[in-house]
Amino acid sequence: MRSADQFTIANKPIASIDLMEKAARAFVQSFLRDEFDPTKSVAIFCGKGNNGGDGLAAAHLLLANGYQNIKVYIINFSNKQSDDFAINLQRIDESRCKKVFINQPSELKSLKADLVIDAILGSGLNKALAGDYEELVQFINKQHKKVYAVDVPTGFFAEGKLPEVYNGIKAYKTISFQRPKINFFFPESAAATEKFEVVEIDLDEGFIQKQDAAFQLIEESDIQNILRPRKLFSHKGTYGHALIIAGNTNTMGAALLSSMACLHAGAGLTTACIPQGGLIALNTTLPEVMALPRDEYTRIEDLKKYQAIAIGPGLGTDPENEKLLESLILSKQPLIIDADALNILGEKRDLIDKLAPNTILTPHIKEFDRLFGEHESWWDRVQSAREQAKKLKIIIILKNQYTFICLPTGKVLINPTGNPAMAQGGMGDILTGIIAGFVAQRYTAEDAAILACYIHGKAGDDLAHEHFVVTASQVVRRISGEIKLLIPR
Ligand SMILES: NC(=O)C1=CN([C@@H]2O[C@H](COP(=O)(O)OP(=O)(O)OC[C@H]3O[C@@H](n4cnc5c(N)ncnc54)[C@H](O)[C@@H]3O)[C@@H](O)[C@H]2O)[C@@H](O)CC1
Repeated sequence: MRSADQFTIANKPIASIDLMEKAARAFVQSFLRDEFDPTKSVAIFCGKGNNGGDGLAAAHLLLANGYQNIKVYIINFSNKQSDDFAINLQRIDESRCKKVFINQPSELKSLKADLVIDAILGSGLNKALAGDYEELVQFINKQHKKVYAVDVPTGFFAEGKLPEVYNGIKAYKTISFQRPKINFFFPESAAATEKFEVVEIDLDEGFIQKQDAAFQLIEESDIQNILRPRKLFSHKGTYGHALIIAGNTNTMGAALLSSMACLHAGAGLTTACIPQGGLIALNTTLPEVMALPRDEYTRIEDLKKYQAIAIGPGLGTDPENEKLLESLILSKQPLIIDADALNILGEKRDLIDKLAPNTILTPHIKEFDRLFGEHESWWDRVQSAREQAKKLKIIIILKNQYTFICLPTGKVLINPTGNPAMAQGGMGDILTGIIAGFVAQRYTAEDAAILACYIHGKAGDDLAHEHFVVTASQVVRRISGEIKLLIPR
């Protein structure tokens, strides 16, 4: 993003000071949508780089919007200042805005403002906070004010490994420019900001798109480009046959949910390979699904008749299931591997190297670490998922609030849909079923993974508007409607 700033300044007819003005305008618009109350007092903390320049420009704009009680604190811990900061400082000097220079943190005794804007350090952070900066930030945090951060909370690294203990500004909301910072998608960012919003500042989009960015956020238009409508004269064979190997005595629900999700995602035929004991449940709840009783099998005949094979939800890790998984992997068919099948793989790691290209693994954090070793941070975990996906030519769907889809090309797609109301058992089972449903319909493994993650989360998001908790069964019933809404007309 920093290079996009520079490219825009160099190639678009826009001076850097004007780009800063745009950034401040975009920040203030978003701030006012949340906090339009000119009677509130606002303290704006500005460093002397461009982040601080944004803060000064924002002060101006808030005054213009009728805010009477704005006070700017200029953090004067260093002699260095950016040119655009200096220009905006002069504008503040010429205005009626109150300002005070803070030469040492101890000069701040109290903070009376209703709201705080943090523009001390932004994406220019190049080392962890220490000394005066750390002390200042601790002072601000201790005031327990509602803090809006400009672009990045002070002390938060926009990318790269995050320290175990965060010592930067704890923002209520971060208003970030043009593209979200990658580290906002990791759980560690919860210590730095409760939420974030991305605002456009008209950076050169062509340049940003051309960057070979390792990370890319999935957008609704991507989904619309991938989804295909059902064809005239098509029949169940057109949409493929999925085999879901799942369920055990106490976990038959996982098999039912997964199979149901596969049906609703549009597979032409779905067969559930479950223990005999689950047949009545299957036949009564899902009459559309065929059964392949599993008790006596350690291998499955005629695998070629299935366009998608998923294994794992509620499977159990007994030796027969180990043998079954091994025989499937050795058959060289690409699989969708989830839950207990991942746990088996974690125990029999030699099988990992034998996975067929385009196999899809869907681990959550613990399953991932069991497979590929403990990781200290999410940054490290995602880097290692990237490397493994590339090395093994497989797709790793690393599940979390934001799910990371790691592709064999080394690219990582970030799924933006999904929410905490969905944090309940069964959600992973249905994700696996949806993936199988799309693979059966002959979407590539990559496209199936993207569609499934997005649609699964979107269904949950729509339900969460009206529900405190969203169950897996509710999400399943919404999948087909969600696809219909997304499919190009
Ligand atoms: N023209 C541009 O480049 C644009 C930049 N924008 C703003 O500019 C920000 C980046 O500005 P800058 O590159 O000036 O960087 P910052 O304003 O984030 O920080 C600048 C200074 O902080 C120092 N610093 C870094 N880490 C430190 C630490 N731990 N302790 C003490 N000092 C430290 C640096 O040496 C540098 O002097 C963005 O976050 C955004 O707010 C926006 O105005 C959009 C346009």
